[in-house]
Amino acid sequence: MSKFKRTLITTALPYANGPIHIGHLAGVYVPADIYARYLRLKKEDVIMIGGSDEHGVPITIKAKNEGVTPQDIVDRYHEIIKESFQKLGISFDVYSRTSSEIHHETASEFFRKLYETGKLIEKTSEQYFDEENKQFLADRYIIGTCPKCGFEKAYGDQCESCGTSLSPTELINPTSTLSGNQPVLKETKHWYLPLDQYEPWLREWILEGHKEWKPNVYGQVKSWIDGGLQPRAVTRDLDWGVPVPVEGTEGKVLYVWFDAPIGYISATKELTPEWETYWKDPETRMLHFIGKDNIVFHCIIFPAMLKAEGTYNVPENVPANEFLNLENDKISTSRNWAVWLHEYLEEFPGKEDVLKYVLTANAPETKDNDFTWKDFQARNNNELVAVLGNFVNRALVLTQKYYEGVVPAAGELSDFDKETLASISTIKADVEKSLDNFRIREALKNAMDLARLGNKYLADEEPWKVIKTDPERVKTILNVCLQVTANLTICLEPFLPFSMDKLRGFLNLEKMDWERLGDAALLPVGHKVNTPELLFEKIEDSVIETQLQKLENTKKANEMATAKAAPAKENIEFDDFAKMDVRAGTVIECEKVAKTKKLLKLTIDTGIDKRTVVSGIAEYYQPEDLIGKQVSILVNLAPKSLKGIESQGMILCAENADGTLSIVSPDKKVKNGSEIR
Ligand SMILES: Nc1ncnc2c1ncn2[C@@H]1O[C@H](COP(=O)(O)OP(=O)(O)OP(=O)(O)O)[C@@H](O)[C@H]1O
Ligand SMILES: [Zn+2]
Repeated sequence: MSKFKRTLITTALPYANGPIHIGHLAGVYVPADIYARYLRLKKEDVIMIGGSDEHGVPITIKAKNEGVTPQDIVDRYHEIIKESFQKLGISFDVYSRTSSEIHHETASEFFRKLYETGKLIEKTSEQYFDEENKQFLADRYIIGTCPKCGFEKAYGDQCESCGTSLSPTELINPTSTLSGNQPVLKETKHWYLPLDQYEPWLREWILEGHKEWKPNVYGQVKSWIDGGLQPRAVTRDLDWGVPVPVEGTEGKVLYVWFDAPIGYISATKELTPEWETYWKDPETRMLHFIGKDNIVFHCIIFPAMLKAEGTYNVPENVPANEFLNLENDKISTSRNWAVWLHEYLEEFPGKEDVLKYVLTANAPETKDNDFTWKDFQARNNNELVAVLGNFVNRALVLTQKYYEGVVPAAGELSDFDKETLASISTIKADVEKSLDNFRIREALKNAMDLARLGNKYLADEEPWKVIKTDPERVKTILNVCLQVTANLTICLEPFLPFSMDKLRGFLNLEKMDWERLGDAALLPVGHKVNTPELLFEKIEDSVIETQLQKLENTKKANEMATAKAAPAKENIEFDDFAKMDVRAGTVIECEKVAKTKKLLKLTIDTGIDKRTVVSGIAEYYQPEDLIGKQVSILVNLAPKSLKGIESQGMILCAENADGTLSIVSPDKKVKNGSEIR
């Protein structure tokens, strides 16, 4: 790493059509933040770049559905995203957006350079066109059957089922998502980046030159290259995006995946006048933090663009992660199957670090992984509270109790004392090795080993017992504990910045550089520490139950949204129908049937008589709300005994897909006994 003087960290630009969820965090922003904080603590020159990706078809579709402008959509989500990142403490040096002027200029200039130096191919081809909407159908404006896997709702740019990247003309049975019509083919001109020409260079640069990249990244790149690269269109017939900066191209914009990564450059420009040093000096190391679905764009397409431009660096590493799932199901913005960051921040105030901790401890680094609320609770209670919190709390409380908060002098150190203090440096080396290899999850485990070490030391030494027999020895024990505690504030700083800030407050200690980690005398004898508060709090079962219930509700809502009506039954004659005697009647009495959850006992004035009906609607109606209500009742249904009550008829209800019931009432009040047919 010594050949580099500085590091440029980019983080995938989140798409501004929804808020941030835990998948985004675990895949990209939490690991990038930890790594950036670590380098800063090492006093390295590092910047971390972020911003919202605000172009592309999903945004225009969402805007159309809501009857607002695309700008309204991106303004809304950019604010939510930016604010939630800031509250979680994701330490971007700049968080920009691709609808900004500086980005439009930068992206246009980049395209123009490729265009003017002959790096793009101009090609007229037939593309699908929606005649009703007078629009070419790029990307998500068109769906059809995937030629690779047969999934029926593949988009014009990608099949979300098998992940294959597609062009609209490859789809089988293409349909316009605007009108639902079959589109027609029409000629249009576009510019293509001839990726095939970059194949030998990509092979050499990545397959030969970067065997150290994570196996999931290397493997995906290899299979793309081995599959053969094709020229890729970098423009689209759309009106939302960066206009193509060439005369006579009205109605065309840059493809969102062409302009989005240039957003990293624009954001750097926004941050510093020295942006070119970060992008072009060979002594800068560029790292792209992304999730697995972005690998092809960051390892093949964007590097080919940078190479074509000619003056930029290409990434030194792309530590992409696999995907995080939620409670055994794929996280999805459209299905609302997610833990949303802005909601978490409101529901778990002061627990920013807990979320980061759990997402890191369980990060999908080498394979997809699952977030569960039970695991969240267990890691908080068993690790943060029981190990880290418990250790520092006992060390500080005992120091208050025995020495009024003044750091005692250590006497002669035992072998165990020396070993314990020496382990700090070993742990430091472990954390460094893991972080330097982007094994962030292992690095957190290494760092937590220091808290485990302290906890074990305290449990073995038992100063609360020794104080009765050898009070001098207790001074040494607590000095060692306090030195370990002080070292924790450095070791865990990249992972748990808010908590370490708090801990430094308890210790009355300034923030220290990474270099100091391992020093067994961070706290001088005589230094005064403060009375501690709890560093972490236990999370109760009821809190977890609430979250699980929320997900359960989402599941129900989704089932409702996707439920299809049952197919029609066989035809019947009117005479068959006429056998049913349905009347309008009014509820005059109503009560719950004792010892049942679902049953209500109703007395109904049917116009013919007053009769008793037992109905399974207790979960959906309160007895008092039904009195006086007019209902439809099947009066000639054979009586039946339910829980010892004879039910004389049936109240008609509509049943929702999720099983909830809704009473069918006459639209206007009618005379009781009126026939319903
Ligand atoms: N479940 C996940 N696990 C890990 N990384 C993810 C996950 N979902 C998204 N990411 C990553 O987060 C970054 C930003 O995501 P982006 O805004 O492109 O959303 P997306 O992939 O369309 O997700 P969604 O469809 O859930 O909104 C990308 O690098 C993406 O790979
Ligand atoms: Zn497919």
